[in-house]
Amino acid sequence: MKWSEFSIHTTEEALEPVCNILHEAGASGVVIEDPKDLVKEWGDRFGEIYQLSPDDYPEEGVMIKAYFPVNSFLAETVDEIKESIKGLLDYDIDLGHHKIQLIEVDEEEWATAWKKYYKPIKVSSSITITPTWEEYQPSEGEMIIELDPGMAFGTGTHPTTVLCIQALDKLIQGGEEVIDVGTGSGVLSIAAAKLGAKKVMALDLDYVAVESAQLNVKLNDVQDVVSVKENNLLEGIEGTCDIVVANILAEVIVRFVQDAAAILKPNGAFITSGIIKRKKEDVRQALIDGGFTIEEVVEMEDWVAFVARRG
Ligand SMILES: C[S@@+](CC[C@H](N)C(=O)[O-])C[C@H]1O[C@@H](n2cnc3c(N)ncnc32)[C@H](O)[C@@H]1O
Repeated sequence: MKWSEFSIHTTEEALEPVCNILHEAGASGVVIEDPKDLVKEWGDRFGEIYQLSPDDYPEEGVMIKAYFPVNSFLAETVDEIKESIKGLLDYDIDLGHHKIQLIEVDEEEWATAWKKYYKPIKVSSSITITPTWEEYQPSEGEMIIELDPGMAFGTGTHPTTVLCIQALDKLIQGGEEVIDVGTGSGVLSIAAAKLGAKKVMALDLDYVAVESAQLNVKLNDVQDVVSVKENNLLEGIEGTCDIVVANILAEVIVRFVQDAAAILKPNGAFITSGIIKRKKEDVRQALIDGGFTIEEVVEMEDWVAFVARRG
C-alpha cells in the first residue's frame, strides 16, 4: 500500500500542537526527529548502544513526519492541516520556518520507522520507561512503565513529561489522590499509580488519547487505581485531590489555574509542565494570582515545569 509522508520542519514549541493537529487529521503514525536525541544518554543495559544516525535529524528545530493513506481525501486533508498549523500563529506559537513537504512512501518504510527512535529510558530515580516491544530486565527497586503510545502524545521521553515524572517521584509518598489533566498515552497517571498513589483520574479531551491511555493502563496493570475519562480540563470534575499534574501548553494551563486551586486539598500540589521558556513568567503570574505558592521551578532543554502549593 502507498502512503503519503507529510513532513514539517518546525520548533520545539510547536511540536505538541502540530502533533495534535496531525493526529486529529487522522495520521496513521507520527515520527519526531529531534536533534537533542543524538546527545541524550540512552540506556545501554545489555551492552547495546543505541545508534542514532545524525543524517536522520535536522540541525535545529524538530522534524515531524506523519503518514496518511493515499486516497481521494488526501489533498483536502493536507490543506486542512496547513490551515490549522497556520492558525497556531494566532496563539503566539513560534512555528519557525515550518517548511512542509509531501512525498509518497511504501508501507514498510514507515511502519517501523518511529520505533527505532524509541528506547528504554530511565526518567527519574525510580522509573524507567520501556516501549512494549523492547526486552528489559529491571534492576532491584526499579519501576517499569511499559508504553505503546500509538497515536497519542506521550512516549515518556519528552522533557516536559520527564519533568512531571521527576516531580511525581519526589512528591508521592503513598496513598495520594491524583488528577492528570491531558493524559495523552496515560504515562503520568501510570507513573503516579506505580509510585503509590491510591487513586488517579486521567483526563483528556482527545478520544485517541483516552483509548491509548486505557490500553496502557491495562498493560501496566494499574486499572484498579487509574480511571480514564474524556474531559475538557477539569470541567465538571468534583471532589478533591492531593496532586494535579498537567503537561499541557502554557496558554492552556493559565486557563484552568483557578479550577486546579478549587479541586486541590489545602497544601495540595499543582505540577505544571509543557511551558516553553519564554512563557514561564505568564504561568508563574497565573499561579500566584490563583493563590499558589511556587515551591520549585525546574528546567530541561527549552522547557519549564513548576511545582506549586495551594495555600
Ligand atoms: C503534551 S501532551 C501530554 C501527554 C502526557 N501527559 C505526557 O506528559 O506525556 C498534552 C495532552 O493534553 C491534551 N489536551 C489538550 N487540551 C486539553 C483540554 N482542554 N482538556 C483535556 N486535555 C487536553 C492533549 O490531547 C494531549 O494528549
